[in-house]
Amino acid sequence: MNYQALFEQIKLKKSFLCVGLDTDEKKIPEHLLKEEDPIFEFNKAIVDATAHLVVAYKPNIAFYECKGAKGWLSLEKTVCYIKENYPEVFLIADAKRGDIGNTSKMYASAFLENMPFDSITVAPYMGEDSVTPFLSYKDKWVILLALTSNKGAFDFQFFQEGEQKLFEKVLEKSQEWGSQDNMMYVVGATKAEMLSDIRKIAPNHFLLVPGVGAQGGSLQEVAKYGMNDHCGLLVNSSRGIIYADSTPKFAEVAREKALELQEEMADLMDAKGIL
Ligand SMILES: O=c1ccn([C@@H]2O[C@H](COP(=O)(O)O)[C@@H](O)[C@H]2O)c(=O)[nH]1
Repeated sequence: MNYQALFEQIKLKKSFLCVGLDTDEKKIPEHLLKEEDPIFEFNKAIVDATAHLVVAYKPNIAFYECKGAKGWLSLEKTVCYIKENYPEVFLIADAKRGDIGNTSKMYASAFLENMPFDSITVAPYMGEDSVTPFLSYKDKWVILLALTSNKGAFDFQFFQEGEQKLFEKVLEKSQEWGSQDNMMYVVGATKAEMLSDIRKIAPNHFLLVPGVGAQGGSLQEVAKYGMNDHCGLLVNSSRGIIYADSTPKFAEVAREKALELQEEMADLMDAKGIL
């Protein structure tokens, strides 16, 4: 999916919501555990209930690979189901990969060729040759970790040399490798006030913003400091939506939670003159 197609979806659905499929067997409703693949059945129900309200889904790969071969199968079934039934939805592999070049090439092939993901999150720490193998696929995206939502972000990402913080260096340097047409950045909603500085370095790039919902980030603040004329945001909520209810009505309640965020997003885009 290219930049314009993503923007069209955002306008059409009046939404820049990404639902995180961080599916944990210990947290899903009990009645699903009798199914052959409870994780897939849970994801399918969440997706069917929310697809009209979202522009992206983001399975976090850790929740699948911890189950071994069975987990990878649940992941593959989930993403193939989404691509077949909701081909307009942008798919993010939250895998946080990155290694020496020939190894990154294998990671890229796994997620962008052998599975129908549109994008993958990549850690920038190993530099250019660890990132560029992910950039060689047409209409696929690297989503580079820039300023993360967790407390540990303060350990390294704010390290300063001269005027520039490390996460600012990541934003600036990586623009030599990719463009706004194939690279996005992860910026945590918990650090929304940093978004206006980030927009000075990356005014047009899409930002994937996790941390709304369970981590307490504010959608209003994210939009205030981070929204650009093309919206430029994919805001993720995982636990706040998918685990909002643990009864057989879980998918319905997830839909209601997603709708609340989508309606807020429509108002924010309207106020910005995007719709
Ligand atoms: O900085 C980051 C980068 C990634 N994440 C991931 O996003 C989701 C957030 O889940 P919630 O349940 O909405 O808190 C999860 O997969 C994280 O691994 C992040 O939170 N922050």
